[in-house]
Amino acid sequence: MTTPVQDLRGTPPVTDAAAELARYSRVLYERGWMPGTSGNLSVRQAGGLRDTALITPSGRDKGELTRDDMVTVHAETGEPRLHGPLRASAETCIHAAVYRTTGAEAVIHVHSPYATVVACRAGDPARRTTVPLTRFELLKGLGLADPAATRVPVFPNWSDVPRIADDVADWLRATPDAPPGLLIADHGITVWGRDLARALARLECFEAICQLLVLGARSREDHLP
Ligand SMILES: CSCCC(=O)C(=O)COP(=O)(O)O
Ligand SMILES: [Zn+2]
Repeated sequence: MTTPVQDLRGTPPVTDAAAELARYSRVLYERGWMPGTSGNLSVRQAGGLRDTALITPSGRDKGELTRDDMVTVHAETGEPRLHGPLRASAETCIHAAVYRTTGAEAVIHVHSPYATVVACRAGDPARRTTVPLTRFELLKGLGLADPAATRVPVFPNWSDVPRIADDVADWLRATPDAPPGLLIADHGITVWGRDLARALARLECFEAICQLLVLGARSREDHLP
């Protein structure tokens, strides 16, 4: 399904999943949320390809990707499915952890500024923490069962990325009412949804909530663990 985003209004509809991934990647890069070569996006494929996902390649400028740069992996293990010249994102295993434990169809990971500040302030290098969120109207944009309150997890940024993925999978299995997003300490934010448009809308809400936190909309005791 075509899922236009604000920056793409007026452009022709995109129905090609790989091309759509490239467009979202460019939009997020242009917002400054994927500086350098940071960030990665994936989308689960439809129909007979449902066990696979397309994901952005590792170490590439995310503002310059084309549909041909996307890498095919097994959605729930992250194993490569088609072997081409490009390597899948180094964080593919985190996307796979989300796909196998939630109903997500698209996952976005970025280093957006406000979410990253909160991930730095609220994270701990050695244990998972959580950021309690209450009262913000923007919580209604996250698709929560109870939009009055939630807790966003902040995972340690282990250098062994599969260890982060294991932590994420454990949390999501144990927390059925978990919000559709997580922070990685000193690193960034990962958000998911039933398509790229929904994942992006949720990411925008998370980023705006983190901006409110950073600007002091809540006392420190109110939002930090
Ligand atoms: C210079 S960014 C370091 C890696 C990272 O955090 C990231 O989001 C990008 O990794 P990828 O392998 O997907 O390019
Ligand atoms: Zn990252």
